[in-house]
Amino acid sequence: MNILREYKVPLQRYMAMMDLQERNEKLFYKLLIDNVEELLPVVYTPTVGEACQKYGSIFRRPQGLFISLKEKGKILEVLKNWPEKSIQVIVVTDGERILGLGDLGCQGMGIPVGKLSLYTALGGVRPSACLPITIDVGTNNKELLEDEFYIGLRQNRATGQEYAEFLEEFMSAVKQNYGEKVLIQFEDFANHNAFELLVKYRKTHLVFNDDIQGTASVVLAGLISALKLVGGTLKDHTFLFLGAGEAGTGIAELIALEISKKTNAPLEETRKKIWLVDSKGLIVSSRKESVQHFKKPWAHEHEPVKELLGAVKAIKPTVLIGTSGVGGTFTKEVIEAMASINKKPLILALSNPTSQSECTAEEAYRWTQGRAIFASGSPFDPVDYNGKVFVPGQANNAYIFPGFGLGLIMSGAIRVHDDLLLAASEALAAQVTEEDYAKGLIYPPFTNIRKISAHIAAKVAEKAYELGLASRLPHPKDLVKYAESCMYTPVYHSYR
Ligand SMILES: O=C([O-])CC(=O)C(=O)O
Ligand SMILES: [Mg+2]
Repeated sequence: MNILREYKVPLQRYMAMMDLQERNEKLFYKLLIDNVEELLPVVYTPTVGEACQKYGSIFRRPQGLFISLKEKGKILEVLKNWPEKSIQVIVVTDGERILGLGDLGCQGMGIPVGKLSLYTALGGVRPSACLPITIDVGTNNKELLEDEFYIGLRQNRATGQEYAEFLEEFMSAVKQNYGEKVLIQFEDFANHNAFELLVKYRKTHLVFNDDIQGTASVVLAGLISALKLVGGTLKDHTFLFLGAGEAGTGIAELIALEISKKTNAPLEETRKKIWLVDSKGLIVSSRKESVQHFKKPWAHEHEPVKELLGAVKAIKPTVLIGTSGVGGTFTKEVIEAMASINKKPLILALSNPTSQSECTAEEAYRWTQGRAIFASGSPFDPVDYNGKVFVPGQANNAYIFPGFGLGLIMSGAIRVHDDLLLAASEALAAQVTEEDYAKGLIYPPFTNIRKISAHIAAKVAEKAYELGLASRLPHPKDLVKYAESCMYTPVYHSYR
C-alpha cells in the first residue's frame, strides 16, 4: 500500500495493481479485500475506464481471452487454449459500449478483467474459476482504427447475421466446453445487441446482463432503503429517467415488477408511474418516429415534451434517475426543479465513469440546499456544504453481481429468473443499518462487502431452490454460512 500510494496518477496505480495481480495473485486479492474502498476506484470504475481508453499503449500481456472474427469456426478450440479448465464465471464484452465511453473495440478487455477481480475480491469466487473474454468483431471507433497501438482487428464492426452467427458459435462452444452451469455475464454490449442476446439466451443458458439486470437490482435496493428516509412505499413514488437504454429500461422494469408483486396490481398498471426521457424527449405514445421495442412499455399517454426540464415540471417526479451516459445533463435548473417539487428529492446520477455522471455530488447537495438524497454510479468524495458533511452513496452494480453470481454458483442454478434479482435487491437493502440511514446513506459501505455478498448469495440461492432452478442437492441448511464457507480467501498455504 505504501508503494501504491506513492503513485499520484490513477492510471499508474491501476498499472501497478495489474502488475501485482500478475506477479502475486494472493497479495493482489489480500490488498483489494483489506482496502476495498481505497482500491475499488483503482481497479474498477472510474480508473478502469481510462485504462480501456489507453489499453493498447499500456498493454503488457493478455489478461483474458480474445476471440476474434478470424477464429470463426474454431471458437471451441480457442476456448480450450485457456489454461484453466474448471470455469464458473465468464464475463464477456464486445466492447461496443464501454461504460459511458462508447465503442472501445477490444480495448474493452479492461472491463471483464476488472469485473472478475471483483467476483473474487467481493464475492469470493476462486480466481482460477473466472474467465474474462473479449469478442473482437472490429470497432467503429475511427481514432482507434488509426491508432498505432490498437491491439484489435482493424475493421468496422461485423453486424447483422455475421454477428449473430459468431455469437451463436461462441455461446454453444461455451456450453459444450464448460457445461450448463457456467455463468455468462454480458457486459457493456450496445443496446441493439444487449437486449436481443439476453432474450435469446436466457432460455438456454445461465446468462446475466449486468448493465440491464445488475444495475436494476442495485438501484431497486437503493430505492427500497431510501423509503426509510423519504417515506411511503414504492407505489407512492413517481420515477423519471433520463436515458432509456439498458440501465434505464432495466431499472424501470424491475421497479414495476416489484410494485406489481407487492400490490398485486398488473404490470401494465405499475409501469404508469415510471417515465423515461431519451434524446428525443419524453417517451410518449403519440410519438411519430418509431420507438425501439425496449422503450415501448414506457410510451405512456402524454403530450410531447422535448427537454428533461420540461418533463420534470410536467411529471413532477419524486425520484430522478440518470442513465444517459452523458455527463452534466442534470443541470442546475433540473435539480432546482426537483428541489421545488420535493422536500427530499431522490437523485441518482448513474452514468460512468465520473466524467459521464449526470451531475456531481457537490452539485446535487448545493442546488437542493442539502436536501437531496444522492447516489451515483462512480464514486464521489464526501461533500462539505454549509458546515455539514454529506456522504454520497455509490449505486453501482458492483454491490450485486459478485454476491448474485456466488448465489447462482453455490446452488448450481441453471437459469436466471427475475425473482432472483428481486431477492438480491431485498437482501442488499436489508444490509443497510440505522447508522447508515442516520448519515443519509441508502447503501451500506463497501467495507463490509464480503458479508453483504454472502447475504445476497444466500437469498438468491434460496429463491433458486424455491423456483426449482437449483441443481445442487441437498439444499444446505444455513445458506449464509454455506456462502461464507464457499468464499475464496487469499492466504499462503503451508507446504510442510
Ligand atoms: O462498470 C461499472 O462501473 C458499472 C457498469 O456496469 C457500467 O457503467 O457499464
Ligand atoms: Mg457495464
